[in-house]
Amino acid sequence: MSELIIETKGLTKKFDRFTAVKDISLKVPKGALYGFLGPNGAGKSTTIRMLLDLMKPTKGEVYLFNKDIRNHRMEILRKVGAMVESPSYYENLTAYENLEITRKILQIDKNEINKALDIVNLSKWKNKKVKSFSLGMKQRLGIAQALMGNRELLILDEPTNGLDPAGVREIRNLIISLPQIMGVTVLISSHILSEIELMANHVGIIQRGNLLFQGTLEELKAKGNREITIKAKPFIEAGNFLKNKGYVVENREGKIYIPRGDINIEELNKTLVLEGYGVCHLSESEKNLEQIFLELTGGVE
Ligand SMILES: Nc1ncnc2c1ncn2[C@@H]1O[C@H](COP(=O)(O)OP(=O)(O)OP(=O)(O)O)[C@@H](O)[C@H]1O
Repeated sequence: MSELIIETKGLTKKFDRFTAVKDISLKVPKGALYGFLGPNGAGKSTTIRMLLDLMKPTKGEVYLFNKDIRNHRMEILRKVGAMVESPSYYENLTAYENLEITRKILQIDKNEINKALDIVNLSKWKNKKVKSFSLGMKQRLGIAQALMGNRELLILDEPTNGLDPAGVREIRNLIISLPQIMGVTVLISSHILSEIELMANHVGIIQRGNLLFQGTLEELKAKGNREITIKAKPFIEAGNFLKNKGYVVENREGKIYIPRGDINIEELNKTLVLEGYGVCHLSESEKNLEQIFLELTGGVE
């Protein structure tokens, strides 16, 4: 396996009796664009806070760059840029001036400001006051701020929250470009499946504090193995008949579903027809990502 930039072991956070994050073992490989996906309240922000040492775990360990954050806090966090919640700015200062403050805190070279503004496509507006910026521009400025100082890992908590579709697309394209142009590893959280699908190459799905899936986007999609869909009359009897013949049958919404496996479809059709069932539809289909997600999470609360 390739080098892991983020690794947690049994990460757990309890708030009194309520467990917000349960025994999570994240694995984020170097260079990945890791989508941390889960509905509101699933535990994403709590996990991210623990990754950044903003919150102490109740149990478990956080390793960034193969080092335990408890023992190497400063050394690690110097390499991590983060945007957690909407960033706040000095609205009466320009974009450049806001980043100048960050630069002074980080004690880094002046040219880092223009470099970051360039990456997020804000150079043209660098001398405009932030109060005139759209929410999307502010988010981009937040990403510029997070990038300053040659970061190797970027953690972005719901960076597209509240943006209009054009803003979402801008931020998405920007984030997709980051591993390529800067060589950073990116962890981005979202509650929107389609967004993660369009951006990420690795996915972790969290619900009620449990990590339900972790792997590449391809591995997640492979869970949607092909199945055979049949509409036959009478529906219930046809399903039972196939079950008795040894097929694995699932009846949903008036249709019979059978895992594709290596079933001979012609044979299956003949079996039904010869028994007198009216087959009005028979097809092969693949579950889409939304169906896989809903199956994994059992439907979002
Ligand atoms: N400081 C806290 N004290 C008590 N409960 C908390 C605290 N912080 C978070 N929680 C609870 O932990 C659960 C997970 O919250 P968290 O903010 O991590 O979820 P999330 O996946 O980031 O969702 P969202 O996108 O809505 O922020 C929620 O039920 C939340 O109410």
